[in-house]
Amino acid sequence: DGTGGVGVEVGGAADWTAVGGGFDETSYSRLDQIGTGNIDKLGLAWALDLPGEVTLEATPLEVDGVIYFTGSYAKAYAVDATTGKVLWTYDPETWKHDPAAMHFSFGANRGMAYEDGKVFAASLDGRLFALDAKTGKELWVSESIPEGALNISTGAPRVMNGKVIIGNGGADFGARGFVTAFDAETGKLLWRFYTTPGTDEENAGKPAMELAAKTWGPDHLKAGGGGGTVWNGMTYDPELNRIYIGVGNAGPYDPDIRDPDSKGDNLFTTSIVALDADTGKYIWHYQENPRDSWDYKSTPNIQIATLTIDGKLRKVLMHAPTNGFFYVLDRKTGKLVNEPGKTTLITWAKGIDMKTGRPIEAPQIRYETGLTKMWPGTIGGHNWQAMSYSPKTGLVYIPQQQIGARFSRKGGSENAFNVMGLMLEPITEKPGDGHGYLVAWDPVAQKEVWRVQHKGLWNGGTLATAGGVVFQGTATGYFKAYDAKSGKELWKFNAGLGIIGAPMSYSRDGKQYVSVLVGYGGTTAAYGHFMDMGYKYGLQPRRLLTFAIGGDKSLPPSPPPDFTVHALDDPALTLDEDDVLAGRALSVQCAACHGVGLQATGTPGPDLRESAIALDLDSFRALLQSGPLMSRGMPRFENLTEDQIRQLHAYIRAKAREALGKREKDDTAPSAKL
Ligand SMILES: O=C(O)c1cc(C(=O)O)c2c(n1)C(=O)C(=O)c1cc(C(=O)O)[nH]c1-2
Repeated sequence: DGTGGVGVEVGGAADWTAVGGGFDETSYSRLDQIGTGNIDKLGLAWALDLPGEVTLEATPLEVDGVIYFTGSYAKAYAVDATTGKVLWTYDPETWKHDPAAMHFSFGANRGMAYEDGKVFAASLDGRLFALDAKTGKELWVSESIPEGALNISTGAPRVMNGKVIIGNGGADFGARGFVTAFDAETGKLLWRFYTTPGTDEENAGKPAMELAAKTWGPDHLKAGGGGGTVWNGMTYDPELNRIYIGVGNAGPYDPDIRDPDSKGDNLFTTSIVALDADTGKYIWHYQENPRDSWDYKSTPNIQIATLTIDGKLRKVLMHAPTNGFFYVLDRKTGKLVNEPGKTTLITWAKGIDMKTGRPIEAPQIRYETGLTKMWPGTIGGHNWQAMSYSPKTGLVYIPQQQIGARFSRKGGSENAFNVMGLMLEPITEKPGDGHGYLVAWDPVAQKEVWRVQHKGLWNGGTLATAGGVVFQGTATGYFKAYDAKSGKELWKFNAGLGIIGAPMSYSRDGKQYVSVLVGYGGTTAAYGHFMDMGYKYGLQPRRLLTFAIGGDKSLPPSPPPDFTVHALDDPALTLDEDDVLAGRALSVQCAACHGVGLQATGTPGPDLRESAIALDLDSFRALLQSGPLMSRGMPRFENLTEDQIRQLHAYIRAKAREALGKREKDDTAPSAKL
C-alpha cells in the first residue's frame, strides 16, 4: 500500500525482513503494543555481548523468531529473538582472504538481506555470500568487485524476486561506482550498472553510458574512475519493478583534477538513478549536486511512499542527502514534486530551481579563491544513519548533524586531510555546530515540525512505530524514545556506549520487542578533536540489546567515559622534528581507526598514545611488518620503509608527549568537554 510495508513479504507486521523494515525502506513498524501510554514500562528483555566487535552499523533483521545481523567486517550472526541465544555465526575472514582490503576501512558493515530461507551479506573485499538462514551454512560466494578495482563493500545487499543487488564504496580513493545483481539461488552475475562512464569503447552502444560520457571531458579516466560509489541506499519499488540507487560523491573531489577538460555535470555522481530491476537498464536520474566538488553524496536511504500533494495521490520517493535539502521525487519520472526544503544550516546553495531541478549555488563555493567553507560539510546534514517515516504522523524522522567543512587547494591545519590533492577539514564555527539533532520533517509542507538537540555529533538511525514513538540511540550512549508528534522525550536507557546503528521492532508470541546494536564508531568517530566521547578501546562492551514492556534485566555498568589520555612517555628520548612532521603526513592512513591527530575516543582501534606496542619502536615495527593483530582488524603495512616506520613512531611519541603536557597544564573537569 506504499505506506510503510514493513515485513509484508513474510510475517506481516510481526517481522523485520530488511534493513529498512521492508522494501519501502521507511524504517517504520506497524506494531503498537509499545506506545506513548506504557513506554515507562519498557525495559531490557535480554542483552547479548559481542566481544571482538568494533563499529556496529547494521540494523538487525528478524524473521520467524530469529534475528540476523552483521557485526564489523561482515561477521554474520543468527540469534534467537526471544532469548538472545546465538544460533550460529559466520566469519568471512577478510583479513585472511584479502589482507590488502583491510587498509581501506575500519570494519563498517551495514547489514544483511533475507529471502526464502537464505541470508545475504558482503565482505569488505566484495565477496557477496549467501547462507542457509537455519544453519549458517555457506550456500555460495560470488565476487562482486572485478579483479583490480579499488572498491570495497560496506553496505547491506537488497534482495527482491530472486535477485540480490550489492553496491560498494571507494570513491574517496578514486574508485568507479557500480551496482551488481546476482541470482539469489545460484550466485550467478545477472547484470551490472556503472555510475560513471568508462572508455569510449566500453560506452559504445550503452545509452546510459553515452549520456553520462557527454558530461565528462575526454581524459576523465586519468585521475581514477570518477567516484559515484553506491555504498548505502538502494530501494526496490515493487509497484514499478524498479531499483533506485543513491550514488556517492565524485572523486577526486576537486573537479579540476578529476575532469580538467570539461565543465560538465559528471553524471551520475551524487544522483539518484532509477534502474529496471530485471535488467539493470537505466530509466531516469536526478542529480542532487551537478559537478560535485565537496564530497556530497546521495547515499542516505531512499524511502518510497504515496503522499497527497496538491490534492493528488503521488507515488514518491523521499531523500535527505548529505547536502542538507529534502527531496520528494515522482517515482515514475524522477521529477521534483515540491520545492526541496532546508533541513539544516545550508550555505552552499540558496535553493533549488523548480524549473530545471538544479541547485542555485552560492558564490565562491567552488574554491575560486583557493579556499571554500561551507555547511553542511562532508560529514553531511544526514549521512548513512537511516531516517524513518511514519504514515500515521506523516513525518520523516531524520538523524542529523551540524558541522561545516573547509576545503583548500593547499595548506590547511594539522587536522586537515589531503584527499587526492585537496585539503579537507571539518569545522565548527556557527551556532549549533558540533551537535547532532533528531529532526521531524513534513515532506508535503517541506518544513520542520520539531527538533531535538543531542549532546554528541554523530548519533544513531531512527525507528518510527505505530505506537506513536520514535526511537534513536545517541553518541553519549543512551537509547531514547520520543513522542512522534511532539518530540517530547519519553524514555531512555543507559547503554554504556555510543549507538550509531538504527533500531528495529518485531513481535513474537504476542509480544513486541525493540532491538538495537550498541557499537560506537563509523567515520566520524575519528574526529576526537570535535567530540571527545571518552570511550576507551575494548572497555565499553559492544552488544545487541532487546527491549519489551515489563523487561526487567539490567546491564552490568560499563566503565564511565574517561577523558584523560593515559599516555606513556620516555623523557630521555629526543624526537627529530623532521621525523615528527613526516610521520604526521603518514598518519592519515591511521586516522579512520585511531583518530585524526591520533585522538581516539570511540574509534575501532586503540589510542596509540596509550599503546605500549606503538610506543616501542621494535614492537611497532613488528606489528606493522608481520601483522599479528590482523584478525582483530589491524592490517599489515608491509610497504612502509624503515624510515617511514621511524617517522610514524616519532609522531606517535610526539603526540603522547603533547597529551601529557596538556594534562599537566589543563585540569578542568573532564566532563566539561562535552
Ligand atoms: O565514497 C565512498 O565510497 C564512501 C564509502 C563509505 C563507506 O563505504 O563506508 C563512506 C563514505 N564514502 C563517506 O563519505 C562517509 O561519510 C561515510 C561514513 C561511513 C561510516 O561508516 O560511518 N562510511 C562512509
